[in-house]
Amino acid sequence: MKISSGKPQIHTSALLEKWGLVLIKVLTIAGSDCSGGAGIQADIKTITAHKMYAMSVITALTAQNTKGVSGVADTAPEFVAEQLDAVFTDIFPDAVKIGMVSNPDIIEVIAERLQHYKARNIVLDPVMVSTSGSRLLSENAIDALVKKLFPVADLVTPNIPEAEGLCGFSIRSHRDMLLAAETLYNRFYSNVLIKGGHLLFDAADLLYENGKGAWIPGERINNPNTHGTGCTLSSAIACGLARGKTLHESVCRGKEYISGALKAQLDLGSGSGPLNHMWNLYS
Ligand SMILES: Nc1ncnc2c1ncn2[C@@H]1O[C@H](COP(=O)(O)OP(=O)(O)O)[C@@H](O)[C@H]1O
Ligand SMILES: Cc1ncc(COP(=O)(O)O)c(N)n1
Repeated sequence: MKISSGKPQIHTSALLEKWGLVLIKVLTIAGSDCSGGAGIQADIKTITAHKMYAMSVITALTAQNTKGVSGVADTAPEFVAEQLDAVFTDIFPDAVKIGMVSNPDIIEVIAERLQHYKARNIVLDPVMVSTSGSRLLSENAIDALVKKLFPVADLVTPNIPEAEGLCGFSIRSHRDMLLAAETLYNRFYSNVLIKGGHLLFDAADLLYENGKGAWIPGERINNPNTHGTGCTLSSAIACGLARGKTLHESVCRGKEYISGALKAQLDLGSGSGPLNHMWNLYS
């Protein structure tokens, strides 16, 4: 019997195709949520549910659950760079999602390394404060975030409080959302998706791309468990871009994914619980 050397060759593209898998690789750069609802864990679940290969660069460890964040330990910026080097020099991602980035030094390293490797299809979720009210981005990092990371991103996805902080005015209506999107687009030259989850009426989001707004409609789903919605949506959009879809189509598909995960009603923990990523596992 001939014994082959080197890597086994059974995982051919034909076999992967038979399993419904195509080798699309998506990287998430974010913080870890030990309770599995947000951050890296939500991203990996989302990417896996899209039948893609997930990789992660961890910017911070958080001790948190559905009730709140009790601790944050930032990764050393040099170690963030080392993780990025390990990923990009071996398995080049088709898209990158950026979430919690903690501080200006980590931001600097991420921006520099992504430009160095000419990373493509970058979705930036400018995570500032958790749903439970804890700061996940230091106050002095906002300047670095807009100066260093906005320019490398293909899409920035602020929620209402984040958009209010970045624009300097409050957002209470669809008209305000449009004004905020225009302001951010004109100020930072970035495509933006303003997420409507924090408003009280429907849950429509607004995509402002290349100077034009498009509403992504969404009914409000009666589910108090919204821990990790922003992380999940930005990862799902990155998956669409990785597949070669347009930004608009990727956002629409991302919205479908998040709506499905909210509608599937998982009820874990005693606070704002995680989403149900298993809703489309067998589709
Ligand atoms: N109750 C809800 N019903 C339907 N969609 C929601 C609901 N809450 C949030 N979403 C959607 O989840 C996505 C994330 O939005 P949001 O919760 O505002 O972000 P973040 O997690 O960053 O605060 C958006 O598409 C938003 O419209
Ligand atoms: C590590 C990490 N990243 C992001 C969020 C924001 O998610 P949410 O707004 O649902 O609290 C979080 N809580 N933890």
